[in-house]
Order: sequence, then structure tokens, then C-alpha cells
Amino acid sequence: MHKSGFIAIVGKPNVGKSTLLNALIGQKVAIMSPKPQTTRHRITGVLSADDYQMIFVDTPGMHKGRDLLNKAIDKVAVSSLKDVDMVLFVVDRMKTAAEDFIISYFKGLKKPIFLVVNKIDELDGNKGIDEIIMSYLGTYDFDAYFPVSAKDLTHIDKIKESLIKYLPEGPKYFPPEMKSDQSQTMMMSELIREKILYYTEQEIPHAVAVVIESIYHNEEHGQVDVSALIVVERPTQKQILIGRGGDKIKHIGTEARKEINRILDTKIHLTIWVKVKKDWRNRPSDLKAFGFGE
Ligand SMILES: Nc1nc2c(ncn2[C@@H]2O[C@H](COP(=O)(O)OP(=O)(O)OP(=O)(O)O)[C@@H](O)[C@H]2O)c(=O)[nH]1
Repeated sequence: MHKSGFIAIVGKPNVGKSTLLNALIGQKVAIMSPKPQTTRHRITGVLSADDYQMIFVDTPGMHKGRDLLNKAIDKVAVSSLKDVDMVLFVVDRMKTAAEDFIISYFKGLKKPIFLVVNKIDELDGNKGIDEIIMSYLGTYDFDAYFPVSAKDLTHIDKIKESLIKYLPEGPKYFPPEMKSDQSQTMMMSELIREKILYYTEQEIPHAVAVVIESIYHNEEHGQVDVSALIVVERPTQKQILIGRGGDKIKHIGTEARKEINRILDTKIHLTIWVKVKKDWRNRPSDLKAFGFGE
């Protein structure tokens, strides 16, 4: 019998959902960063074996957002809850109002929901883990509790073993060699955004959108020429992103190129442009153009 199913990974921003997805799949399919709200789109990672297939849906962190971009992001997370067979709810601390807000969406969902307590490497042994789990008891009847460290790959196999048991009978939805539904173009723009998140501060990380404008297979030089556009909201942000004498953007470009070369196993030459598009996060037409929304 072949089993398969869709599994949503939900939780607050920055709890380690993307790191968990990569740990479950065994390779990087989602970008990660120390900044909250790294994930903006819904990303699918596929784990295949002879007798099962798990399709994980990494969702953007759920929280009460203010601008149109945040509202669009929340919609993605909430709608994926309805479409899946099981849910991994990732937390990294004791329950607060922010977690209650997410749990409120679980009520009425008739499907297994598992609580994943991530970042146990940062906790003070079992006592810390117990305290966190205790704070969630009584709020929702979770089907299982998994203390893990996605970063150190601790107990990740326990999640997999349990999920296999709960998987319904089903077909192979994807070819076994496929690990993600992200196109190469999307992966490139996300890896560039990941480097911006790492190397910029304050409002800049969230004010950018990255668009891959052209990809040209340059046979003569044995490389792929990629032209990327980084959109920011204000001229001051453009200045900061470019940096003194272009230092900052050069560094971001070099790091992004190295990672793209490695992950996509392609030699690329990357050209980056920075453009100001005032208040793009609140303009429906811009959100659509940059890949968000319906
Ligand atoms: N110590 C520790 N840090 C972790 C662990 N898992 C993730 N992190 C860190 O937590 C931060 C956020 O990780 P992400 O995987 O981007 O978190 P996310 O929940 O996908 O974040 P959003 O996209 O903002 O919703 C990064 O700095 C990770 O390195 C873990 O098991 N232990």
C-alpha cells in the first residue's frame, strides 16, 4: 500500500519552520534567517520513499499583520490549514496570546495536529521542554508532542516515523526525485532575499522584493547570466542597501551567487539592480507584480 499526504508547517514568525522543513527533506528548499517573517510564500517540500510520500507545506509565520503584504501573507498560512491532511504546529517557547491566536484556527479542523517544540538545544534539559509542553496542555488536544532541534537535527526522525503512521493511503503526487515545487527562478530570488535579510538591519529586510528579470544561458562563457532587480520603498533604503562605494550590494551579490551556484549546481553570473518603488507593500498592483496575492 502506498501512503501520501499534505502536511502544513505553521507557527509564529521565526520559530524555525523553514529550518524544520529543510531538516525533514534533508536539503535546503526554503530560505532561513534570524529575522522574523522570512517566509512570504507557501513553499512545498517533498519527501519520497518507496512506500510513502509526504508533501510539506511551509507557510509564512502567522501573526496579526498591519499592511497589505502582511494580510496577504496571513491568508496564505490560513488557507493552507484547510487544504492539508495534517498540521505541524511549531513553537519555541511557552504559550502566549500569539500562540493562542494561531490555535484558534485549529478549532473545528478534523485532522491530526502535532505540537513541535523546536530549539530544544537552547533549553535547560527536560525541565525546560516539560514546562513548554505543559503550557499547551488543555488548550488543544494535540495528537502528539515532538521536542526537536531543527538546527541540530535532533529527533527529526521521530516526527517522520509518527507522520508515516498517520499518512492516509494515497498516490505519488510528485516524481520521487522532486524535492520542491519552487522553480529555479523563485529559488534564485529567494536566495538573494535571504542574503539581504542576513546583511541588512531594521526596516530594510522587510521593505525589499526581489524579481529575477532575465536568465540567459551563456554558452560561450559556460555560465548562466542572471539579472535581478531589488525593489525598495524609499531612496534612503536604496542608499543603505547599495552601501558605501557599492560595498554592501557587492557583498550580498557575491554571497547569493555562491549559494545559488552550490544549491542549483549551476555556474551563474549575477547582476543586481536596485530600484525605488514607493510604498509597494501597500499597492495591490505591485504586490501582484512581485508574486504576492491572488
Ligand atoms: N537554536 C536554534 N535555532 C534555530 C533552530 N531552528 C531554527 N533556528 C533559528 O531560528 C531562526 C528562524 O528560523 P526560520 O527557519 O527562518 O524560521 P521561520 O519560522 O521559518 O521564520 P518565518 O519565515 O519568519 O516565519 C534562524 O536564525 C534559525 O537559525 C533550532 O533548532 N535551534
